Amino acid sequence: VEAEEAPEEEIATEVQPEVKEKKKKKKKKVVEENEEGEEENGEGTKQEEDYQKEFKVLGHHDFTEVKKIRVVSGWIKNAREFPAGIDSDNLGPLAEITPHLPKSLVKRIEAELKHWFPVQRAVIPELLDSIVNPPVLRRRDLAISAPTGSGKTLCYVLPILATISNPGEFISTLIVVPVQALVKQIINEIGRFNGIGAKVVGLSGSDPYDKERRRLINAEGLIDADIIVATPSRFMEHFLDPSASFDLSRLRYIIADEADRMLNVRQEWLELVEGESGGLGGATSIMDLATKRNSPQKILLSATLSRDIEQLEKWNLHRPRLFRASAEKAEQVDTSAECVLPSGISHLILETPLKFHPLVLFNDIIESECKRILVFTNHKDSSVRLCKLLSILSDGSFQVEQLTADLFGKRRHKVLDRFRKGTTRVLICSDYLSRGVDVEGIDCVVNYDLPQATRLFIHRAGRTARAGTKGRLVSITEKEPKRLYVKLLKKGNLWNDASEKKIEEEELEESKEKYTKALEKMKKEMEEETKKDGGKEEKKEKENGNGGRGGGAMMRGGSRGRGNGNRGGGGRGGGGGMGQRNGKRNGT
Ligand SMILES: Nc1ncnc2c1ncn2[C@@H]1O[C@H](COP(=O)(O)OP(=O)(O)OP(=O)(O)O)[C@@H](O)[C@H]1O
Repeated sequence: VEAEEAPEEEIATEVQPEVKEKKKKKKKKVVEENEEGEEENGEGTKQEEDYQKEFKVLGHHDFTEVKKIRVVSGWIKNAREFPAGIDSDNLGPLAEITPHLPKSLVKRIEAELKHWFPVQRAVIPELLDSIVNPPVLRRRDLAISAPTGSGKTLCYVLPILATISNPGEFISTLIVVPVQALVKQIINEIGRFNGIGAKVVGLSGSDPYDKERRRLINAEGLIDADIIVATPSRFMEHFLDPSASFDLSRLRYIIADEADRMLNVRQEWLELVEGESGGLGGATSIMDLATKRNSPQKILLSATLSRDIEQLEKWNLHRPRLFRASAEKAEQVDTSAECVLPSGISHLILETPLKFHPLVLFNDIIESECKRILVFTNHKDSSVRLCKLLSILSDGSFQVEQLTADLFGKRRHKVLDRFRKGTTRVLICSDYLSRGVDVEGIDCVVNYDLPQATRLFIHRAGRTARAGTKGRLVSITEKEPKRLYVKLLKKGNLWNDASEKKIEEEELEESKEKYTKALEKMKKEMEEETKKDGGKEEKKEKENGNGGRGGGAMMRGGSRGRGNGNRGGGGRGGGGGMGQRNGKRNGT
């Protein structure tokens, strides 16, 4: 689970100035390997620029300047494009597709939807066509790159359900996603349209292994599921369990939602699944293509799939077809790298001294009319402290909670459910929630810590303004990181007419006293909690009869004490929240 939920590896210092120092030392490597790292440093040295431009042609002695040519694969160049926006001009009537779907499905669709979104109008007919007119040769794999909240999930959910005529016969589909929260969400989305009683089983670790096993295996001891929705590592655990074997010989679809998030995850699961389902190995003749015609079709999706699209080769795609949302304002951008933000997002960049970030978050965002606010931080420690501080400042007038990857199993779902229902108004979270999570009514997303990668910026922002609605995005920053942030957004065509506002210390004078008191209260509460935790640990150690208990408790107390020391060391009253945040970053 850790591997699946570790932060994305991409350009970890894109907007983090304090890590820049370290990065500078590796500058040469960065310039060679990482285009965005180069951008972070502002400019490369003359020598490095020359190094990039000049090549030695075989047979020649001197370096010559050669123009770089970017070679774009045919399938990327020939992408099928559709409008990125969701507005009345590009919605499609249901009758455009429903005549090609089974009646039980049409009933549900008519009850749930009014129109088709652009990505659905482009992709669903293609998939249905390959059901109605099965190709003589093996089906093409698909890659779908469309903005967050544009309705990509239904692009595969509906065709999957359309292919299941006799539920309970065989495993028809494996859907793989990077995080637990998405497993439950996709199962719910399938449930809205599942009028045929297909059995859907989730394997994600949110329930104990045995419980998942009982759902997966029937009374005869055989794996019994039409659709499996899983995280890769949990799927592997079940797959390799010898107590019952998976028959994937009739697997129709392998879906990888948020596929670009899973490039770093070990891909053994894919090899195993393809091996078991007859989809592995390249076709070298027409005969091969004909005999492999029943191999599962792979469908990869993400809002950021078209960044580093060549990376998709790792997925072993067969004659892939790319579906891509087209941006309106893409003139200056390399179209093969372009990703599009939903047009309903209005982005405000707030610049203020670091120590006042929590106060500005409270005064300018939380005290506004926003109903459901999702706040992203980069460290679980700052999530915990910020949650406490905002709860104190709110004085019980609304609920604030925090959700990071170290909350396990059901507790995660419960926190998220309270946010969905509106019981919790402000949810502070890590990037665990930045991808794919669909919560209706989030009207404001806050980058309390700036995202560590452009890709993350896109996914975080996309938790609002979903399905053609409007939403606010607020990024809180300081002067220097802001300069870089703005530059990166403009370069990536992600500026979206953002506005900027500066808040000076004097403007916060009125609320300073309340803020200082809240910080003191938070510090006290945290110290008390530390003491309590220390006591509990010691008691537990005693109960366990652990000989080394004294040392253990000391160690733990010690490490916690260090944490508090850092917070205090952050300076003044305000050190409680922000000192640690700053200190942590500097120490990173
Ligand atoms: N045709 C439609 N009409 C109305 N609502 C729709 C339609 N299609 C999808 N939706 C809703 O839009 C929301 C966003 O859809 P979905 O979660 O599939 O987006 P996505 O493109 O997968 O986003 P992300 O990239 O963030 O995962 C969901 O609540 C979904 O139920």
